[in-house]
Amino acid sequence: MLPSTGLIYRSRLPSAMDTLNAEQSAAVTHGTGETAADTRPLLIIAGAGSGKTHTLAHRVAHLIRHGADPQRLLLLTFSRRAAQEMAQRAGAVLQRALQLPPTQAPPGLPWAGTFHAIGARLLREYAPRLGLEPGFTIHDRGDAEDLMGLVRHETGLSATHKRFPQKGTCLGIYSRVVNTREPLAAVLASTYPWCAAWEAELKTLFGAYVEAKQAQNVLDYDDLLLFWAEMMAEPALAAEVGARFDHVLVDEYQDTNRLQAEIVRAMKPGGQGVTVVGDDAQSIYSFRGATVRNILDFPHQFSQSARIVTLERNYRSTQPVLQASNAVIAAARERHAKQLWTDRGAGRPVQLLLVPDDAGQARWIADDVLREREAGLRLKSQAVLFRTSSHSAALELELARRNIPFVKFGGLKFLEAAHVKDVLALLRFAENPRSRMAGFRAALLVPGIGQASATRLLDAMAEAADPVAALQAFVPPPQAQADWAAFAALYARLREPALAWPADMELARAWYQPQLERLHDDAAVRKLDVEQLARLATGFASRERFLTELTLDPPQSTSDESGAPHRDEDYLVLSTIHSAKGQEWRSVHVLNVVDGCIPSDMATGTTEEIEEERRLLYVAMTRARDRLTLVVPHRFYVTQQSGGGDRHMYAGRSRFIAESMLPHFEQLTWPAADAAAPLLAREAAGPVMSIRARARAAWR
Ligand SMILES: Nc1ncnc2c1ncn2[C@@H]1O[C@H](COP(=O)(O)OP(=O)(O)OP(=O)(O)O)[C@@H](O)[C@H]1O
Repeated sequence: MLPSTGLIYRSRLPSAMDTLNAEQSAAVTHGTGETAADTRPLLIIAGAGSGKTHTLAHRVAHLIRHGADPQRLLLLTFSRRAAQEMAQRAGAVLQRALQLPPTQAPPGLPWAGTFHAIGARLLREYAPRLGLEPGFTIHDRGDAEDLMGLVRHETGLSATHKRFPQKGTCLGIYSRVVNTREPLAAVLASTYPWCAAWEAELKTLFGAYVEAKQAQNVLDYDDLLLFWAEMMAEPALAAEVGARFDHVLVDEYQDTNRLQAEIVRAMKPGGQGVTVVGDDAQSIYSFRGATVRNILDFPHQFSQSARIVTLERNYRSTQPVLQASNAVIAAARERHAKQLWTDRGAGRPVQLLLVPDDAGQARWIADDVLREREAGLRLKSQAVLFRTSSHSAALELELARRNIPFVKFGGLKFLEAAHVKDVLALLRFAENPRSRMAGFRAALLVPGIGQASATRLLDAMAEAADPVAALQAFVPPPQAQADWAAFAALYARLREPALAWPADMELARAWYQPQLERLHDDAAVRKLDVEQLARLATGFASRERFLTELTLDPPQSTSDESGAPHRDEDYLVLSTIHSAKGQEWRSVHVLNVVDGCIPSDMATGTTEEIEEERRLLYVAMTRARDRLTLVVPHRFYVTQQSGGGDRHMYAGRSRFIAESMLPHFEQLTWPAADAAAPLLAREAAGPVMSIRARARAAWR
């Protein structure tokens, strides 16, 4: 509370709130002032571009202005970036409302973060009461998969004569069971029917996986939610944690899963102080166990029914963009009723562009992007969105060829690069000597230490009461002696309590550099990544925070052949639709709006999957402010089709753009119909012969 400024606030109130429309204002002020007696939980159904972020930021600021203590305000977001943005926007509103001088920072939001990050924090704090060791490290998906692979091997399942599911599939099943709270058999039946015969073995595997995690004092992503939910199932602890927060606000509620909903309910069973914001029409994460039911069922999940405020006025898009998007989502099966409207002007029609193939698609987009730039639209205000990271390959080549700088979001595996994993493993091993995965990886980096020696080391450490002493006492093979001594010395330094972060990173880097040169021909390029990691490190207060935050919310973007653009340079944005969530651009192109890409041919099994793909297209379309083009290549190239290898596919316009919706689009063909006709006609006739079949037949 900021008591001395109450009067100023009241006089400033109109200008702080006058950017809100009536519904936004109702949501922002719910439970305060005239509605102070209304203790119902609040559900804000916010259509695309209707000011969800705007409203939530104002609500946070408003609550603080009305006496809420920022320390007692829990704000759960989908990504760390979203948490930072929310804190910054709420801060800006407060700054205005309180007329703070620019030099005086508004109060921060110490409890803003993702469910996973907040879970990790609470679990560390409550660890002693939960029978957990507070020094746990967190496995990212890659580590978790590796550990699952190891356990799969140790339990003898990799040697079964019929092919047992791969480690990635096993982890997927495990994760789904945890996040959806469904029994294994149900998950197998609904989502992994081809693995159903392995139910008993999978149970054994998952039991062993859980034991391995516990022995190593590591938690995976799912544990962060699971343990938090388990903690909240203990009424005394739930009451205690719930009482720490006067307000619990959840953003992007449509993409939460059962566990997350359970956590919120357990903290605030009466619903008082709970605000959730979301749009069922934008729910796109069911493959990670999210369930749109959370938002559909929210009104009746607390001891008092929720107040629902619906935001239907879209501030983002022009009339044609909104009409086309509305038409696409109107065909969805189940949703909270709302009809978005905008009073933004008529604007340019939405284009539905037919091109011969993905090379043509890339050429057209590159031309168009440059045309728009000539007309004054910066590259940064333009985005190209796609269903799957690999869909942008042809476009990336074309952009690089023409020297058009771009940044790609959503396809990056920065943390999965071997050299980045090496450095992180070293730091993780220093943080948690029980982490077998990290230890194994780190030990193998020492020249002369192979699998057998590494196993011997890790076994000795696992059995010892003091694993650090066991490492120092380890006798390496003779050829590794000198290098091992250097490694053991490094390890001892990394464990020194007085070492001040990020000195650890510098020590690790200095030791790793010669290993990098020894292990990789392209060490010079990889070194840049390690430097990038070191730069990132400086932004964190401690090694533990760095490892936790980086694991929970890895960096999302990369740039490709065109060279890394500097922050102040202009660049085109390429993004998967999933990573485009919550963002907006003046001009948006959506690639491959064809059946097989969207809906993806990997997701056409069930009605739910198809519905989610429809929402994905809707999310993509509603990112556009002024201009939207959906590109339909008649033929496109696909990579790594299971069993089929790389090949060309012929496809039709996505089923989500039904005949009846065509009046909402301007249909174009490129190259102009005359030029394209011979090509299209040739292709429409299909292949005359199959070269591949002939090649196979030659060996029969
Ligand atoms: N009351 C308002 N007056 C003027 N502009 C507004 C208002 N509310 C929101 N906007 C603007 O509308 C745009 C969309 O807002 P915001 O990003 O908060 O929407 P959103 O609901 O989070 O969108 P989505 O769910 O589609 O990602 C932004 O440019 C924002 O500044």
